[in-house]
Amino acid sequence: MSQHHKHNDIHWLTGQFFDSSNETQYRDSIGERVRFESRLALIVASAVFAMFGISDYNLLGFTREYYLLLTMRIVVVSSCLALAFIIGRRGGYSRSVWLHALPLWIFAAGIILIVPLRPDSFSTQVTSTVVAIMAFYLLIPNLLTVAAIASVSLSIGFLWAAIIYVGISPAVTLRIGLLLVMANIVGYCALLRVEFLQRQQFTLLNEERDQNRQLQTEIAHRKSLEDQLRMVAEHDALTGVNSRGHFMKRAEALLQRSQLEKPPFCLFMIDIDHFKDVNDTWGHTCGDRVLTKVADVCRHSLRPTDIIGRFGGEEFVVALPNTDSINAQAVAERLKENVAALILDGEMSDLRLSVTIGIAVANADDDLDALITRADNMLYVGKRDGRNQVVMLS
Ligand SMILES: Nc1nc2c(ncn2[C@@H]2O[C@H](COP(=O)(O)OP(=O)(O)OP(=O)(O)O)[C@@H](O)[C@H]2O)c(=O)[nH]1
Repeated sequence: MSQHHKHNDIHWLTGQFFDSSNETQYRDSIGERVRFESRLALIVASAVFAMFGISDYNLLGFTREYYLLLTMRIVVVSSCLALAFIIGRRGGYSRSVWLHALPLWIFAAGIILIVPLRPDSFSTQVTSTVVAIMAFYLLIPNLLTVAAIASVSLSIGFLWAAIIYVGISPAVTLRIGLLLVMANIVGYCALLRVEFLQRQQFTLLNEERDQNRQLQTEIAHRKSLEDQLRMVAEHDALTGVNSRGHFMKRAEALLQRSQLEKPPFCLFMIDIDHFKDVNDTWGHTCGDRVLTKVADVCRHSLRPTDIIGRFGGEEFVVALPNTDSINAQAVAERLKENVAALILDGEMSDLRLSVTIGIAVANADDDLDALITRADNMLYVGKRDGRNQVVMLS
């Protein structure tokens, strides 16, 4: 918790994050906006600064001071426009703070230089300086520290130039000094508030993103758990064929469709003969291997549309949609032969397996239980008559 607060804490004086990586991340996130706003602000400020050249002419005419002022304005405006161009290419102030600080210093130097060249219009210059200070804080996007240093330097430089070149009295110096201090305080507090609010917004947005990411991970995890649970519930763990419950659900749906659309439908009950002997001779692990092999043979002997389920023990059940009695008999015989041809490896290599299969053909009004009972009865007949055979009610 305290770690979390440290990461997102904002310095009360600079309005920046304590954590430098967080601060860089924040500056990167606003890079695009800063790039656009800086460019716009510098172009507008340069235009305004250039336009004051008209009032220079009105006041001074074509004098030496006018040409000096004009040269200074051209230097300030062209360098700020060049910087606006470079900022447009190089982006926000996450890496090159100096690039954004430079225009403020150029403007500050220009404003201070006007004082000795136009001492007659000093009262207008005081107003311009206050406006420039507010613009440094609020209109030209920059870091609070940079804006504050440039604004305070402009205030001191301006006051110093006024004392030296305009010769203002101590009382006027105090008045103008207080005015500049007030402008700095108002600008500083306003920008500090903006910096705080923007960083708090950034923190909230990040927290929301983190929560969303966690939620996505949790959803994916739950979905995978759900898939695993469904897999376990729907499949027999040993053989991988459908579990009894899932088989019943799927076979029920197939039977109902076949009764509606009238295609034939058959059902097999398959039982491995003398399976108890396998367990008794080689043990349960070998018995399990046999069950898995027989399930594989069933799978490979049937069509993909047929459904196989493990009904319990060594008994399998198969639903065969779109299959009439003649085809069902042929499929069952083939399956029985495939099991008989099965050769197991290792110690069971001499074992020859056989299965008995009972077939039931669905009538129009059969339900699944009735069909299973009939197939089971046929299986019982097959077992009774010597096993290793396919039996269907003739
Ligand atoms: N290895 C193993 N054996 C099982 C499993 N489920 C049931 N069995 C065994 O399967 C055997 C079934 O024996 P019986 O019902 O007498 O049938 P059988 O020996 O195949 O004789 P018939 O069906 O009459 O040919 C029992 O020994 C059960 O313990 C299982 O998952 N794994």
